[in-house]
Amino acid sequence: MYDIEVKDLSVYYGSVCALKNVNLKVKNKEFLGIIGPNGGGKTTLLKVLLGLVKPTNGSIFIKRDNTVGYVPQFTFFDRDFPINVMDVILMGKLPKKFKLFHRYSSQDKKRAEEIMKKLGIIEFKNRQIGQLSGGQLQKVLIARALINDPKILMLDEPTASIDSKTKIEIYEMLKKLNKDKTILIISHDMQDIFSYIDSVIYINKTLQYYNHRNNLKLNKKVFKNETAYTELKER
Ligand SMILES: Nc1ncnc2c1ncn2[C@@H]1O[C@H](COP(=O)(O)OP(=O)(O)OP(=O)(O)O)[C@@H](O)[C@H]1O
Repeated sequence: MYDIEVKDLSVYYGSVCALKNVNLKVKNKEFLGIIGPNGGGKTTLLKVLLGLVKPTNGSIFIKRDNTVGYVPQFTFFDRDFPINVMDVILMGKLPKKFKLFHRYSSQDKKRAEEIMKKLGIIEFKNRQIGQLSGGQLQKVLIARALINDPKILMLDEPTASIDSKTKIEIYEMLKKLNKDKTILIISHDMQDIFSYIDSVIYINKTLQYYNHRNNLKLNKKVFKNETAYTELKER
């Protein structure tokens, strides 16, 4: 049974084609790496799955009752915003219909604290987000995505501009979460992430490659002239 099924998906932003005829099935508890060149349509794919971008053609299916957590690229996150770690995490609990002065329940706060402990960021609970390192902020954004205990977790380059030790910490953490969650991760760090993922797709408008990581060598033709293949074949 698949958690996600994408059928003949195309997305155009006006005349710009971001995705063309993409077909993809993601199994329950699969850890899927998404790679491809800049502008290849990776973020667009996640945004379509999240319902943030409307497909021009095709359809998507997400298994009923499968809640989704999303960790955006943190370059889109305003670090100067005067808000502390606890409040950023609790934002994941905001109701869909925004209400001013929403009050979080003590249960929500307890859950936020549990996640902070699990991710090793409890000591930053009251710190303003602008005073965190890149890796710490990334963990906070992951905690925010986890507060609703989603069955599917989607992350957009969670380890961009993070040192290699913290990267490994984040991948180890995701691997643990993968025991009961399906994970889709966009990454340019194939070298680091390779031992954690189950499968990989390569997107450059069309889905050019999809395979289990152990079968990469069987499909090298797909990567002709692509730098990603050079990275992958060295595994
Ligand atoms: N809101 C938008 N309006 C117009 N064009 C867009 C919009 N969002 C994305 N695009 C275009 O769609 C294409 C795919 O963009 P997308 O962000 O999905 O790529 P990506 O693979 O995630 O890139 P990167 O690795 O650089 O983050 C690009 O050509 C981009 O310029």
